[in-house]
Amino acid sequence: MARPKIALIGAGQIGGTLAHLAAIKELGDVVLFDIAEGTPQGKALDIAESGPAEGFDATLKGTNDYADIAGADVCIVTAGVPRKPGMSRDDLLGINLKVMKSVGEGIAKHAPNAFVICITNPLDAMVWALREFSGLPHEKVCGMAGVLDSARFRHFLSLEFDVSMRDVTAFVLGGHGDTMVPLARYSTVGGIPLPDLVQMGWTTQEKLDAIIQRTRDGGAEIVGLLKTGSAFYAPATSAIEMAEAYLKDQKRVLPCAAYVDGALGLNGMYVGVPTVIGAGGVERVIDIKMNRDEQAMFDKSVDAVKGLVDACKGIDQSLA
Ligand SMILES: NC(=O)c1ccc[n+]([C@@H]2O[C@H](COP(=O)([O-])OP(=O)(O)OC[C@H]3O[C@@H](n4cnc5c(N)ncnc54)[C@H](O)[C@@H]3O)[C@@H](O)[C@H]2O)c1
Ligand SMILES: O=C(O)C[C@H](O)C(=O)O
Repeated sequence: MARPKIALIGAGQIGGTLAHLAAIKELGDVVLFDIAEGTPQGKALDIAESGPAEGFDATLKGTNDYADIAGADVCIVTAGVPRKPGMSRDDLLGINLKVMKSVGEGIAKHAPNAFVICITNPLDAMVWALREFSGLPHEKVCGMAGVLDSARFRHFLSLEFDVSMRDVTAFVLGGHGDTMVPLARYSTVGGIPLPDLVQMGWTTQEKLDAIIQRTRDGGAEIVGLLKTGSAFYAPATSAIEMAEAYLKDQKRVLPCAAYVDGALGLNGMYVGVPTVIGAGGVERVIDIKMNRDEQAMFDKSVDAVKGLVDACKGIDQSLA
């Protein structure tokens, strides 16, 4: 049976890391696409040359021609611009919206059956725009952010509790911005919800609040340290987890920016929610119940995403 084909649209920091991970994990043959001439070709060759030592079976091709993504099973989109210190993700909206238009058209023409994972920021508005421009089914287009934000939360919690990250679960929902919603009640250590761990005296509410804020600021913390761009190792790993769930029909329960129409009181919009990802794409949006405080935070985040979508419609009349 032929290997799956994975198209990576954008061959920058995340795109290159995605290609390396996809090859090492033997998820399929990789095509790296970018408008920058030489970059995708150079990265594809460099990673392919790591194959003999690593021992993977996968081909890697770099290209500037959308025709080379033809028939891709998965497309992961990182094309666009990252932020620099002092910028918010939302500042990228105007420039990256134009990129989503060309990428959406390229995918629609050459890989209309792919499962598409958008990473480009501001994430929730960009995945919405990418879906509009591509016209693909909603369940086949989603955005990566919740897996990353939850991974950051899990990492910080594992440091606080001095336990393995594998035994920490977390859910961060809402938009991938300053209003994101880390849900303490749905996050656990060894199956014990975080509020119970505070009651047990294993940590304090103040420490938990600080971890939640550090999670919200997780992207900016890395941007501040790197100075020239944003995080790429953890974002790439998070998207690969989603791609693998689709390719292997794993039915993973993962938070992602999915199209929600009916669940969580939402009518037809993209935002971070718990989902099930399998061979059907986003097979299910989990309609979790939130308490009053959680709902208020989620509503605020939803409003922020709606504002960004409205801004997209203002910039590109074809989206209105
Ligand atoms: N969703 C998340 O959780 C998350 C996490 C990290 C970064 N991001 C976002 O991902 C995006 C990419 O980050 P990066 O660090 O890889 O950036 P990068 O600058 O290293 O790479 C972006 C690549 O996109 C290419 N590109 C630009 N316009 C293009 C077009 N029209 N078609 C094809 N390629 C094009 C550039 O040539 C560049 O190689 C940014 O918008 C960043 O904010 C999102
Ligand atoms: O913070 C950024 O600009 C990149 C990304 O959204 C992240 O959370 O790392």
